[in-house]
Formats: sequence, C-alpha cells, structure tokens
Amino acid sequence: MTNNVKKLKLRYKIVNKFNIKFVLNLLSKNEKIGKSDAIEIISFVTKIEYSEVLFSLEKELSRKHFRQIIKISKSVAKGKPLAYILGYKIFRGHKIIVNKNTLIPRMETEQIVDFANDFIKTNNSKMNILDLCSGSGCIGVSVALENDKDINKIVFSDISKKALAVTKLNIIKNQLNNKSEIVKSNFLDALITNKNKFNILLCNPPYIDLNDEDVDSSTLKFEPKIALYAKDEGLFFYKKAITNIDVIMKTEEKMLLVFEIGWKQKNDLEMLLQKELGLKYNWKFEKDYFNNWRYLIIKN
Ligand SMILES: C[S@@+](CC[C@H](N)C(=O)[O-])C[C@H]1O[C@@H](n2cnc3c(N)ncnc32)[C@H](O)[C@@H]1O
Repeated sequence: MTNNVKKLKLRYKIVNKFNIKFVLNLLSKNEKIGKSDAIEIISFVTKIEYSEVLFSLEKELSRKHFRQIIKISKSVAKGKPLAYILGYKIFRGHKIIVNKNTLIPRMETEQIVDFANDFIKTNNSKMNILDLCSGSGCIGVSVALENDKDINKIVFSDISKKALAVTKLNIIKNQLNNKSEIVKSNFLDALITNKNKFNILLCNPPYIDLNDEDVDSSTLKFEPKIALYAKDEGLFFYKKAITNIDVIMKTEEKMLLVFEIGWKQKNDLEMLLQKELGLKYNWKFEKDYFNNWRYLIIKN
C-alpha cells in the first residue's frame, strides 16, 4: 500500500469518527471563526440547541453534517457574515430572521430594548411604540416579546420594501400580528401624514458619515448601504427626528425617545440639541458595554 493511500484510509477512518469536540477543535484553528460562530454553525446543522452544544461534545456527527459544517465555515472564513448564511441572528435571545436586505442586528442595539423596558415598567398606561428604521424589526419585536401586556401597538417603519418584508416575517413568526403595524415611510414623512403619535420612539438610523473610510470591510461588502450612511456627517436623521418631536410624540403624556448614535457623534449632537430643543425636553447620553457613547435618550 502506498503512503498516500494509507493516509487517505487513515483520514477516512478519522473522518468517520469525528464528534463535536473534534469539529470544534478543527474550527478553532481558523482565527476568522469565533467560538460562538462555531457553536452556532454546529447548532444550525445538527439542530442541537446552541446552549446544549458544549454539553454534547462526545456526540458523533454524520458525514453529511460534517461536510455542511465545513462548507459554512469556509464561507465565514472568507468574510461572509454567518447571519446571512443561516438566515437569522440571535438578538436578546430571540431568533430574528435576516437577509441581505436588512442590517444584521448588533449587540450594541440590544441595549435600546433595555431602556424601553425600564420605561414601560415604570409607566402604567398601554404604550404606542414606533420602531423607526426597523430593518429586520429586531428592536420592536424584542420590546413586544418582552412586555406582552403593556403594549397597545407597535409600528414598524422603514423606507425599504425589502427590509419591511423581513420585518413582516419576524412579526408573523413571533405571533405579533394583532399588535403590529407596518408603515413604509421616508423616515417620518408617511407617519406624520397619517397623524400617528407615539409614547416611545426607538430608532437605530443610518448614521455613518458619507466620507467615513473606516467601515468594516465585511459590512461594506455584504450589508445594505441604505442601512449605513446618512447625509450631514451622519446626523441627518437625528436632526429630522429632533425637530419633529412635537409632531410625532404624545408630548402631553410620558414619552421616551432612544436613538443609537455613532461613537464620535455625541458632541455634534449636543450642539444640535441645545440649538433645537434648548430646555424644552430632558436629554442625556449613555455608553454601551464597550464604553463608547452610543445612545441618545430624550424624555419629557
Ligand atoms: C442601521 S439600520 C437599523 C435596522 C434595525 N433597526 C437594527 O437595529 O438592526 C437602518 C435602517 O434604516 C432604513 N432607512 C434608511 N434610510 C431610511 C429613510 N430615509 N427612511 C426610513 N428608513 C430608512 C434602512 O433601510 C435600514 O433598515
């Protein structure tokens, strides 16, 4: 027997006996595949719950599953976001459907839901909520799932028909149809025309300056440009929202607005708020878990 055939036979033998531990080890050798991605891939292919994968290390994998895992891992190693391959992203523990027409929900954005949850818990009345620039709908869906009884209605709004189709899938999958509405709108335009008014506005708008060259290459290559960039050094949508608070919010009741912001935008936004709002409403900025200024919060 030649050496090569021996090697092949040996490989075949190994490849027929691999378990999850072996595959995790194999994937960990590629620095472009994070551990959580590796677990997510194994979970997706084997249908073992994500939380159970590390308790199933001795479980043997079929050749078919092994091949699928390797195929997905190769795409991830080449830079394709895992969420687009799997068709979902876990956001606050909720499985959110995504595709190439929606931004992949980010960890930073999860905190917006915390601000909303705190506000809802300290106010008794049933809330009307706007998820503005909804994309996949991750923010509004999470708020609805986490505050079942205290919500009257959630409006999901975006300019992209294709993104709103994904929002719709997430609403249906989570059985939120009876309290959700979808409005296609160029930012606030259609909402204002419809005379919609809200207690809570949550918004992660496009906020990258058109001239910013410091954008992650995978984001640039795979995620929709319309979800990323905004005019006026990235401030365009904040300006529009701030100057329309009285039109879009139920200012006679308790109100909350939360915006995700770029980590370099706090100073510019402070000047804008001083100019446009003065002392009319209270505002503050909060940091994310990475210690970056990430949220603008406005209340009455
Ligand atoms: C940064 S993404 C946020 C998506 C989602 N809320 C999230 O946090 O993952 C911004 C979203 O704004 C939408 N968008 C861009 N321009 C818009 C406009 N003029 N009016 C309304 N939505 C817009 C994009 O389609 C995209 O879905």
